[in-house]
Amino acid sequence: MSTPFTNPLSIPVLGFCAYSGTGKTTLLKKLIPELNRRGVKLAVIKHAHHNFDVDIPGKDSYEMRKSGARQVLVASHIRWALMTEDAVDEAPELPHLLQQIEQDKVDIVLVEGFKKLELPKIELHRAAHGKPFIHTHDNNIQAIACCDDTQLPSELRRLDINNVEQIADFVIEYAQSWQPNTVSLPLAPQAPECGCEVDTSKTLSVRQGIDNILSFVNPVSEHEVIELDELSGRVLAQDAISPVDVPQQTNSAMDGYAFKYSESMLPSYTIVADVMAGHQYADILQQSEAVRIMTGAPVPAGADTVQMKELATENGDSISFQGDIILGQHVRLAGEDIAKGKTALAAHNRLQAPEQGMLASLGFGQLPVFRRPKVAVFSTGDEVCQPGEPLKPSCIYDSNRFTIKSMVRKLGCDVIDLGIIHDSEEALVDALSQAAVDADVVISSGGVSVGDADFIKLALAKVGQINFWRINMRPGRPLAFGQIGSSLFFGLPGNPVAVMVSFMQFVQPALRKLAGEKAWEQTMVPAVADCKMRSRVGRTEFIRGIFHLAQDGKLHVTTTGAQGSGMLSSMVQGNCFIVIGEQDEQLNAGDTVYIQPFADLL
Ligand SMILES: Nc1nc2c(c(=O)[nH]1)N[C@H]1C(S)=C(S)[C@@H](COP(=O)(O)OP(=O)(O)OC[C@H]3O[C@@H](n4cnc5c(N)ncnc54)[C@H](O)[C@@H]3O)O[C@H]1N2
Ligand code: MOO
Repeated sequence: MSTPFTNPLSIPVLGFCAYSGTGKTTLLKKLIPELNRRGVKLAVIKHAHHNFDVDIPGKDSYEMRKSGARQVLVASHIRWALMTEDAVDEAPELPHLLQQIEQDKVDIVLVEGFKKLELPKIELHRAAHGKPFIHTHDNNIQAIACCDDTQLPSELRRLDINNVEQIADFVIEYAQSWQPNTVSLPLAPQAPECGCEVDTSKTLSVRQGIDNILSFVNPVSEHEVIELDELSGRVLAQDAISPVDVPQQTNSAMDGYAFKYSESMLPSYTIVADVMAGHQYADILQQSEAVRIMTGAPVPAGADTVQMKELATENGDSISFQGDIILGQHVRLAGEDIAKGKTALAAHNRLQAPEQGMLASLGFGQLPVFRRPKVAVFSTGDEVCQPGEPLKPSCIYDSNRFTIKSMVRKLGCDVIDLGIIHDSEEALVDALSQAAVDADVVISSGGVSVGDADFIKLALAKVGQINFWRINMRPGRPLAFGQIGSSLFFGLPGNPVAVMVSFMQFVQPALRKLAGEKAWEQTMVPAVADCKMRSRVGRTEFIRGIFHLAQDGKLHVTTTGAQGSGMLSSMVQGNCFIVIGEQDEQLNAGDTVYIQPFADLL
């Protein structure tokens, strides 16, 4: 019976298994120096079945442990050893032991023992011992090291148990071809042909849905010129060409002294002036001269190097320098950041704080941006009530309109709020027809599944061409998408979390393209799962998660708990979606998952 094993490290782990007496330790004692000789740094984990000790009675560390310390770490300048008292009935957990290895110090971990784990291994076999093979019931065997006369299945790599060089070759080959345990990127962009050609009567994958929608989006073309201070969140309509060099003059990066560098530095330089930021030294600095200079002040003609104040000693009118000096140090050259005439920022970039700051540094007072898309938003359903008003029996407050409006505004669009449209085909036809005239995009929520609110489908059929899709995802399975006149229509599912997930996956890329952004893709970041997660092959799961930077230097993520598609609290608690792609069914703690952080939009 085998036990599942997941390697928690980002370096390979390779086991050696054999019946006792085959010579595992003998082989490892020869293999380790051979690998060392070839520059491979390795760690070894050895499973001992009995009560062993590495310490000696009478030594301080031994006595402290025997007095009851759960862990004793004894260290010298040559080696250190951590002894942990862990009296459990079962075998120690290999993933836990592996996590104790300092993986930045070694290239591979060799494991002796742990025969029953689903761990990649080399089997050692000596026919003369008359013991059975292990590979016949363990398909984690990568190779068999045996004597020449042993018969083996042809698909198994044969190694000579007496040829340490050959076994070392195999270990190196294995380490070089090993890939860390990752899942493939979910929602990877597909070839463009899957756009309009998708059979929309079928269930679509998330990627097919996105590509299909994007094929209908024509970016806005109208520009307007906007003051620098109002540019936040807008999309640049023309390349911003730098009218100046940045920095405009060669200047000092430190408070200190500017002078002309020479291979053999003078013992001291004469201080001829003070140069403050915003001022200039009018003359050309001579070889034996220096100026006191402030950060940001122009470096005088004739000078090319700055020494910081802390490494200089003034003596009356002269200055001497300490430490090594490199030609050009602490000098920022004119145009080194952005040269005059170069594209400082290309059209189609969304302008946020860094872009605004850079445009300001170039002296732009206003810039051309695409007009904001207009987005009409409404909710449907007789049970849906306006927040702030008394709640009628059997009703719920409208939350979807508020989550949608907030996300639409964060994407730099203008909102037209159409309120709640109650269950009447006529009211809906009127609202939709007017919305399509006023807005580039119309977004509703509710009434897109197979429920009884068929009047929505009838109304949509009267005003436009709308497809009702089932997306292979959870939450957010039903989705309506199409056109009303020249406007795009999104019918998001009613459940509040489904609304947010569908918005982020489908509406967001469409609004970004409409607003003028180019080739935007969701940010996907790998993280280590801290708990088990289930999905179904063929379906993409958007689990609300909380990620954090853990002490191992990696992002770790766990779920927010219950995942009902009406539970908005999961969106409030969470800071990301854990995206389990179509090909995955179950992910275990320690596996790599991809997350979509969503702080930007929420
Ligand atoms: N027989 C089936 N039933 C359902 C299916 C299915 O495939 N077969 N799909 C389920 C899934 S998945 C979803 S998601 C929902 C979506 O249905 P609708 O888009 O038709 O939405 P409604 O039925 O109108 O509402 C669902 C749920 O959401 C609440 N809601 C609606 N609007 C708002 C709002 N503005 N603010 C807050 N909450 C809202 C509504 O009260 C319902 O509780 O269908 C499943 N059923
Ligand atoms: O897909 Mo629905 O979105 O489960 O609530």
